[in-house]
Amino acid sequence: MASDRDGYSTWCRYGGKFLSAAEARALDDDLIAGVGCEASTLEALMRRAGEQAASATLERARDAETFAVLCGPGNNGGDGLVLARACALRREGVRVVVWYPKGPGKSELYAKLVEECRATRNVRFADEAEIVDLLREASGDRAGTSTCCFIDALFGFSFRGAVREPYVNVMKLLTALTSESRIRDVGVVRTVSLDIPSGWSVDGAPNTDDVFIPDLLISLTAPKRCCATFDNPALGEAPARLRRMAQTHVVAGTFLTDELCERYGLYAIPLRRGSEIDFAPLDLSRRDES
Ligand SMILES: NC(=O)C1=CN([C@@H]2O[C@H](COP(=O)(O)OP(=O)(O)OC[C@H]3O[C@@H](n4cnc5c(N)ncnc54)[C@H](OP(=O)(O)O)[C@@H]3O)[C@@H](O)[C@H]2O)[C@H](O)CC1
Repeated sequence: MASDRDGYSTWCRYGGKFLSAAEARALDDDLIAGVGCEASTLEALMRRAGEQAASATLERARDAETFAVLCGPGNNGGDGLVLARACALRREGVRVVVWYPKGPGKSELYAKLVEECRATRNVRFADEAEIVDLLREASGDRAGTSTCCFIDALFGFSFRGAVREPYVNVMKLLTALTSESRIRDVGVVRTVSLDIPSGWSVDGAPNTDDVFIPDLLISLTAPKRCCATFDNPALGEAPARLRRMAQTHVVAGTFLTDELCERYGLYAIPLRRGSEIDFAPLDLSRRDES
């Protein structure tokens, strides 16, 4: 078995390449500066990321009547706001509930996306108590009437350390919803993470005893290093819910050019600028014969 410079085996389908937080940030900078591609604004990137993640969510969570979109303070939260509006506009009769406990801060772009959500029929803003009720309904601790899919747009590649307030309680309930005892059939999607499952150390391996593992992970542009867990022999056999997430994983975001793929070693990513599809399945647990 060959080993790449990070110590992970290189015989998974992905060629062993997962972006570190620093590489993901550098790639975003290149996309904005126009290095190896035509320059884009952050707003254009975020809108594309959110819209394309919405395509994957709507396709995979077909039975959801409610989408509860949990938005953090950074650009991952911005992606979530774009997704929230896209889900409301694209699926007839759906209810979209958005929680963004820290507000837009100083970001004009974030504030603009909040206003767009506010002006969209079927999108409502919720407080923590309402999100907690939805999470309790989903876990069966409380009677409920609507099938809810939770979108984790709390933290992306700039997450550090342990989850802090005001996200602690919601993260705890979200984690409980995806515990090993509640493992769902592969076709059932009740939890979705944008780019990185929140709470995971971006460059490390998740502590699988007490970690949120979504039913569907939508990596934006390319999977990040924390996803290499499935291909890290040192960690031993991954638990069932982690293997399930590896199988249902998709990549979204048509950002890459051949030049950028070359620069970052992302040869196996099936999406390029101009691709007609918004997202593609990428089974992170599958191993090629070599
Ligand atoms: N090309 C692409 O793939 C695109 C990806 N995009 C998305 O952008 C995110 C990265 O966005 P960034 O703003 O850099 O970071 P985050 O969304 O992760 O947010 C960071 C803020 O989160 C807070 N934070 C960090 N750690 C913690 C913690 N332990 N507990 C609580 N809060 C935490 C912190 O905010 P403060 O207000 O507390 O300072 C951070 O500032 C990427 O993952 C993609 O989703 C873009 O949309 C463009 C295209």
